[in-house]
Amino acid sequence: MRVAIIGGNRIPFARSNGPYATASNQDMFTTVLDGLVSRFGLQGERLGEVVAGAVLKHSRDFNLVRESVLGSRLSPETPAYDLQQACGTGLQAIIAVANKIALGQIEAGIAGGVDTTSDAPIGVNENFRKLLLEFNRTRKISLLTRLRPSHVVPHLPRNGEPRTGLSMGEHAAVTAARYEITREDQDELTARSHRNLARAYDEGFFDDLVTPYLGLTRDQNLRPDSSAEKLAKLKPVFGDTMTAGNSTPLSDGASAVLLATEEWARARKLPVLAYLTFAETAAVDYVHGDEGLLMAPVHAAPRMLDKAGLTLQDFDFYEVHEAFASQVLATLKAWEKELGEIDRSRLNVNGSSLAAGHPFAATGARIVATLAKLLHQRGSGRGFVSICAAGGQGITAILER
Ligand SMILES: CC(=O)CC(=O)SCCNC(=O)CCNC(=O)[C@H](O)C(C)(C)COP(=O)(O)OP(=O)(O)OC[C@H]1O[C@@H](n2cnc3c(N)ncnc32)[C@H](O)[C@@H]1OP(=O)(O)O
Repeated sequence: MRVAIIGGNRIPFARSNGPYATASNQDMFTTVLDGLVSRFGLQGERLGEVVAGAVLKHSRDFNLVRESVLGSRLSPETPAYDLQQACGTGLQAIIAVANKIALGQIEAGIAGGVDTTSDAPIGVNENFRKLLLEFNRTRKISLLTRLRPSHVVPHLPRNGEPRTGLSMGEHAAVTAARYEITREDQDELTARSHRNLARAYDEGFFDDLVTPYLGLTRDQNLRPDSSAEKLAKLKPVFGDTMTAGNSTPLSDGASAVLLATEEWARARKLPVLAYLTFAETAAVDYVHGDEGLLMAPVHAAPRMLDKAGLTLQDFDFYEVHEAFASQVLATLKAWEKELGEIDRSRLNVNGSSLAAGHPFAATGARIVATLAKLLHQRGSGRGFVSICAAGGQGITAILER
């Protein structure tokens, strides 16, 4: 069964502690689900499944996606589950729904992701938590005498790798140095991302992909005037070359795509933008080896291309998630060494995460919806997707039209 991408919907991405500071993951994901309901006439529709996730999640949100479905205008009989693979979450959710469609297990489903760095879960201090659990078990009032001032120190989520203690940015800086990625190239890639995203908004490309939310109509991080010269003035924050400009900002947002069989789409007179045809996930041993944390797409791509019988040059569009400009450039360098040069003018033609922002789990559906629409506009062709993820993981996929 071919897996058709019918369309996508997202809210503009906001910077951390900006206009979405008081919105929860559930608020935002319910909003994008209802956006799809409005756009594709899904009021009361029982879909086969909704799969999505969030990287940062409160413990009360154990069933975040199902709760979002219950809050939406989809049929309450639509099953849903949470899935999480760091920044690969959105794309992995799309693959999960696509696989069920391909196997004939469901006819249609929604996949996506949501994240808020503003409304991040803050855990209680570990010793305090253990004390509370012991109290819960034993009900001994005397345990309260063990309370210490240090117990009020909260446990904050950290944008870092537990096995190395390094942040994503620090890891990317090691890779940037190893691959000799220059500051100029990073700033040029970043400026291009802002230019492309601004042009796409001006041309109305996102009119049916982005629903205004809480006062935002465009991604808040977007700076059309963000030239390479201006970016060159920023001071490094990770290593010698990575700045707040050529790194993604901490962000809030949500996105989702509707996938279905062609028959399901035809019966409802819905368009098919493109088809999801191949996907591959890889992981690198960044703990013991010297491969960079965010370099797993270097392995996923050749494996996927082998299975598809394609070369890296056989694509009209390349959508490579821009966690950091340096990571995109290092990945391209590694691919091009093994798989040959690509036409870089086909890369992220309508901007990517450096300009749009990167609410971790929401990036996958933003990319897939953008690429599917690009292929639809072109009328034919093939698109390549690559997303790096924390934990040394990476996911690639192919969309065709
Ligand atoms: C998680 C996975 O699984 C895989 C992945 O994707 S890894 C990627 C995960 N993402 C991250 O790690 C996010 C990393 N980013 C950060 O931690 C933070 O955004 C950061 C440390 C890089 C910067 O934080 P910050 O200091 O608060 O940035 P911010 O105050 O916005 O910007 C600093 C300055 O740069 C300027 N600036 C930022 N972007 C700019 C741009 N595009 N053009 C011009 N100037 C810019 C700002 O105006 C600001 O200037 P002033 O100091 O004069 O006000």
